[in-house]
Amino acid sequence: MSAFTDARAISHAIVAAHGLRFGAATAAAISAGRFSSDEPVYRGAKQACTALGFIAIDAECLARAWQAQAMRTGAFDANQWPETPADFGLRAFPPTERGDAFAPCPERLGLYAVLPDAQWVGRMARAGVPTVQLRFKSDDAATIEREVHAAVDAVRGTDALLFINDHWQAAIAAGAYGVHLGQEDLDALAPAQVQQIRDAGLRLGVSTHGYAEMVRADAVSPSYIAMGAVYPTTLKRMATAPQGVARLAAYARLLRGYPQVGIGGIDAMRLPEVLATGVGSVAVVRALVAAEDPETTAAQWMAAMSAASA
Ligand SMILES: Cc1ncc(COP(=O)(O)OP(=O)(O)O)c(N)n1
Ligand SMILES: Cc1nc(C(=O)O)sc1CCOP(=O)(O)O
Ligand SMILES: [Mg+2]
Repeated sequence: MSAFTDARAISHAIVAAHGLRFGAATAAAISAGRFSSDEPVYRGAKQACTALGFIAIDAECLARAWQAQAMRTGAFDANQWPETPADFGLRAFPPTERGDAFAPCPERLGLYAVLPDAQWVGRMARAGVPTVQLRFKSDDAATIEREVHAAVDAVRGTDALLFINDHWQAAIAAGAYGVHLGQEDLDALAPAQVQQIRDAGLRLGVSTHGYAEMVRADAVSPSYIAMGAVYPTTLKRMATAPQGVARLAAYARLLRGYPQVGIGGIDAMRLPEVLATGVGSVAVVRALVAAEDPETTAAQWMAAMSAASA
């Protein structure tokens, strides 16, 4: 570590080692914003991660992990991208061992169809898709309740695991398999409401869009963590830039042991490189809903995923 007391040299070494896969910004002077510590490894890593295109909260999270890794190993190694949960302040995985864990789900959720209504949920469940989600956007409580119940009814008699997006109270009332919540959804809940979902025995999936959100998600010990958007998507407006497959692979290594889901802009051409990252599940909307023959497309994707995990 003695050779690495110079933050500038540390920053250059990290960018040289990882610029190719993450894509280094070319601007000579990129501001890393505020520094929360004077440690050279932390400062150099924050500068480097900013130059590698990570948003401020993720550059901060990564820089602290680089610093923790150097302290833990007694050396700074620019080639060793942080991927040890403890360096990010995370508890050991899988979360099922923890007292606050949500009910577990399979580590490999396989093809995960995110669908706009109960009719689509039933259709994809009957096509053999192993994991389905009702992503029904409405502000009307009675309409939501009806659609959630219809989705639960629609998967009956199939093996599909049904997650309900957003509408956690209706999901509990209808006896769904699980709930999927985004970061803002989670922020809007009081701890007692999160506990209500846990106590009801429903599984919880949480959306993440980078390292800081992964740390936030892990704090509630969810059943799975979704990572996106891997590629650009036209389905909804995203607050963050697409992550790309190199970052997805780094996230998957950090979260190994967690059921992981990749989402956002995944199509048949991109499927192999997404599967190569090791994520056990690929979630899609348009690839199925906009397909000419959704049943055949689902069968092809399921076969490709089985072959990749064999
Ligand atoms: C599997 C999966 N991953 C991510 C999302 C996105 O959820 P969220 O951030 O809550 O955004 P909306 O879907 O509610 O717009 C998801 N639905 N499913
Ligand atoms: C609903 C959703 N959530 C995302 C996230 O990154 O959190 S990406 C996404 C859209 C996925 O749709 P498609 O497969 O059609 O791109
Ligand atoms: Mg949501």
